[in-house]
Amino acid sequence: MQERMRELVALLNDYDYHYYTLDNPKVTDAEYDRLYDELRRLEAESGVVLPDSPTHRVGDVIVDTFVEHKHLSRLWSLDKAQSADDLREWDKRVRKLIDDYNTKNPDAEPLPAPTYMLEQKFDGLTINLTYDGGALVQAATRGRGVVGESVLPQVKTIRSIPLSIDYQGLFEVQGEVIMPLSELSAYNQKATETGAELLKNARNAASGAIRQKNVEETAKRNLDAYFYAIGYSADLNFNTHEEMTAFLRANRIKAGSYSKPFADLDELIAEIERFDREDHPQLDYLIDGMVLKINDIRTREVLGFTDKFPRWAVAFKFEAEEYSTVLHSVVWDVGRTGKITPTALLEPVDIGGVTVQRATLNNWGDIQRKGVDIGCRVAIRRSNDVIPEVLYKLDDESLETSPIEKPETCPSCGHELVEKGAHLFCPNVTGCATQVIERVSHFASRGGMDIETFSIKTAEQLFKELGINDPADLYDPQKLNLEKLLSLPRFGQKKAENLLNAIEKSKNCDLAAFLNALGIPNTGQRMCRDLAETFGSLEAVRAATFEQLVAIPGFGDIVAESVVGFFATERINESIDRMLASGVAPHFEAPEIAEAAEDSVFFGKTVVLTGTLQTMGRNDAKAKLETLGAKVTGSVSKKTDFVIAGEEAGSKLDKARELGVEVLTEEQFLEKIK
Ligand SMILES: NC(=O)c1ccc[n+]([C@@H]2O[C@H](COP(=O)([O-])OP(=O)(O)OC[C@H]3O[C@@H](n4cnc5c(N)ncnc54)[C@H](O)[C@@H]3O)[C@@H](O)[C@H]2O)c1
Ligand SMILES: [Zn+2]
Repeated sequence: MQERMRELVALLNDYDYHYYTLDNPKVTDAEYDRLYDELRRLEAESGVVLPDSPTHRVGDVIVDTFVEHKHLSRLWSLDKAQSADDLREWDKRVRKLIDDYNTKNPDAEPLPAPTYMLEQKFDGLTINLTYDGGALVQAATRGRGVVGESVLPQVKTIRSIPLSIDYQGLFEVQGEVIMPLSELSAYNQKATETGAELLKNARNAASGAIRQKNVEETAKRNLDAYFYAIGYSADLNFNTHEEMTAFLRANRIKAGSYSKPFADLDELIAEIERFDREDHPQLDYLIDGMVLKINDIRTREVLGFTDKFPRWAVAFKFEAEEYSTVLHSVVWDVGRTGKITPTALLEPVDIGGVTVQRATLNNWGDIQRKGVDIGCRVAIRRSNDVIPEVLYKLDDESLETSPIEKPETCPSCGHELVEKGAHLFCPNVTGCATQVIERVSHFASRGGMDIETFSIKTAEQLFKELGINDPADLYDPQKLNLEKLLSLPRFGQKKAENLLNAIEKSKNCDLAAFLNALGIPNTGQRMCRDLAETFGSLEAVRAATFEQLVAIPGFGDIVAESVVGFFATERINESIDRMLASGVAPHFEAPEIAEAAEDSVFFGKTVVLTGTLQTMGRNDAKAKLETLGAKVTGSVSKKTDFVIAGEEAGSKLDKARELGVEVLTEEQFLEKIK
């Protein structure tokens, strides 16, 4: 047992070094926590704690390139609970400590039954700010709790942290620096284009950014921070955590927006489950769980601390988001646009009860950027509905690896591949079986031309037996007719007639559906609807310029280029012209515009609805605006003319204010449509 303990201590200390000092974890948190729990169990069973065990100290290591800062008051870690039962155990212990105190001190004012404040557990880098004389005078990392690294210039790049506040006394406030997930993906998007190194995840990105010697680099990451505790203070006195939070807010220090009191543990547990299910997926920052802490400060003082964490608070950890496993091999597929995509085959790993053995690697460029190899250990992300993604490579020297070979030929047709940016393509557009079958069946699918009874099997049969390799062939009586269909296996009179009728019926189609059926790269159903609504006819869409396209809300450079490029392709134009000649007639019905709509302030304007309207549903409001000639879109941008904000309007309203877009209340909106 001692041997295993020594092994675990050595492993965990090494992992700590990679995680805290190098910001480059060797294993995922889930794996770290598993080994850590094993060590704790062994220590409890044997009663022995090795001198360098990580279980009795707070984790971070000081990097010597920074100046040390001694915290005025120590920073702590948090006790952890993995399940509702763990929380119930913890609650029992707390109540017992309170009861014991009350029994032993009959003359003192009894401690109240605990009320727990429930907060989000931000997953970033712990930071301790010092304010004195109304100014921010110091900012330091947690270190091992007593001494941290001074990172004031780096922290000053965080815009939400006030440099001066009203309160003049000396105090320290603890919080967590995070990198917003939207900033992380924007950063990585840019890094992809410039070939710079990718940030692994938001936690490492925040931690790495604060420990940048070059402050300009820190500023580029657009960090943010949330604060939840006052450590040292010269003369502040609070009776409750709520009072403390109110003080922070009054001084414009950003406390998390979520903080709720619970006297009943079962209600609290139900709320944690609800939050994880409903609110957690919407957040723009990482949290790895929730924290509950006793609201009453006097109770906290009585309960005190172990050598690692307070007895009056506990972290409930959510199921991990990242898991690690070994990458065995890579398989390549070709899609309907000819793009070649890699999928990693993995050592099977259990993720929340589901065995995962495949994960996407996106494209050839992604493989190179992430530096993954055959046989290496990788982190993958749990996801509920889509196939998980390989996130990054974990350093594990014990594994034997070999490079992933770049494919030279198409996995479907064997044609030589071409490389464009991060992607590999099969250029054999009309001869590559998988490509053609995927393209034709997408064309016929529900979201496209909606040709009844047409399936991927049909597309396969038509390609292989009749050489149908383009959607236009479906409407060409030379290529597809009753006689030809009847010659195919499994095609009777009835089935053949049904298919031909369905194809005939599809000729009279909606413009948006037709555009979607064509499969313009980088667009989907919603954008095709926007195209139809903006241009009103197929001819106009085909003639659209880059400038006209980027002017559409939600359309960026990439999409605009894709659309222009698509309609400049000879093969596409030939195909569309053939379809039109065979009688395919995409049409667009504009919403009817009311008489005198031109006098409305909304005529020709782009409007976004957000929040709850009291007098009418969102759909009614949209319909009303459309009859007045407005275009109603889903996201706020520079191109938005008005945002109509109902009750509990959220991020769209913030965005509108940020961009200086005119915001109307419901009342003002009603006034203008009278
Ligand atoms: N992958 C690796 O190699 C590796 C290595 C070391 C540690 N780790 C991870 O780090 C964890 C250990 O770190 P730790 O001891 O700092 O614990 P922790 O980070 O899980 O929890 C303690 C910290 O939570 C922070 N916190 C966030 N929101 C808070 C709130 N609302 N109220 C109070 N505190 C809040 C505090 O800063 C506090 O210091 C491990 O469980 C593991 O998951 C991973
Ligand atoms: Zn091919």
